[in-house]
Amino acid sequence: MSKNCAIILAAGKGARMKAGINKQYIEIGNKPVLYYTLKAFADSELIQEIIIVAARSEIEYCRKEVVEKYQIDKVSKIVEGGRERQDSVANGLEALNECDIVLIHDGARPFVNERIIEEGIKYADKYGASACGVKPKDTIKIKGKEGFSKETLKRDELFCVQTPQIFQYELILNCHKKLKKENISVTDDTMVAERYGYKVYLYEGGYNNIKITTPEDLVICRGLLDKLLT
Ligand SMILES: Nc1ccn([C@@H]2O[C@H](COP(=O)(O)OP(=O)(O)OP(=O)(O)O)[C@@H](O)[C@H]2O)c(=O)n1
Ligand SMILES: C[C@](O)(CO)[C@H](O)COP(=O)(O)O
Repeated sequence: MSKNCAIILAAGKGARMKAGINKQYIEIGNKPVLYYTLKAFADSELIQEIIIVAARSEIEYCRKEVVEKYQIDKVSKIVEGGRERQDSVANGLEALNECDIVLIHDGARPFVNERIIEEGIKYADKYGASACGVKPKDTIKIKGKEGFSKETLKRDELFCVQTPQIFQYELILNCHKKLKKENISVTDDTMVAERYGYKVYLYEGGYNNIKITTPEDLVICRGLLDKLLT
């Protein structure tokens, strides 16, 4: 059986959230957002180890107020994050010792579920790399600099990519090592794999698997919590 590890990213600044505290520690249903994210992976029999990536100043808080308080036993380490998301992912990957499949997930996506985890592992095992997501619900346009619509994209070819993004460990570790030597910014790990020639299999995530990014997302999450987890 393969060893599957999850890297949970929680080292961002949450600038768009404007909450005054890291959005992963905001409470929904009396527990921090990060608790729900970790619990989804900890409860999965397919996951053997979890690494959290946190801001240096929040490592102890994360350990005491989340990992120890809620006894998330599969967490082996809390490692320090980097300036950008890609730096935090690289730190998480380097902290893993033995791993076959790695699931990279935003701490700010608390409603990931077992089906998404299971399918992601299955497809990464088969194709090397996979990522979940959903079809856009809106018409997507390219907006020109002058403010007018330039082009309407074909919606049936578009996909809103979420996390987890799942990879054979050596594949994504080597890609991140190469990325470090280049001065390139990416917003997710599918871009890292694609840059070095790998295809990423895209599969169905969920509209509930939202990322808490701006204040209204928190309102949606509180509503979803009642529906999903009670
Ligand atoms: N240097 C960084 C930046 C982001 N993240 C994590 O990556 C996930 C997705 O990032 P995003 O939602 O953009 O979070 P922030 O970067 O914190 O948000 P913002 O851009 O509004 O500051 C989050 O769980 C965030 O904590 C991280 O671990 N390290
Ligand atoms: C990784 C991600 O969640 C996939 O949708 C997203 O790209 C993160 O983007 P952000 O710019 O850090 O919000």
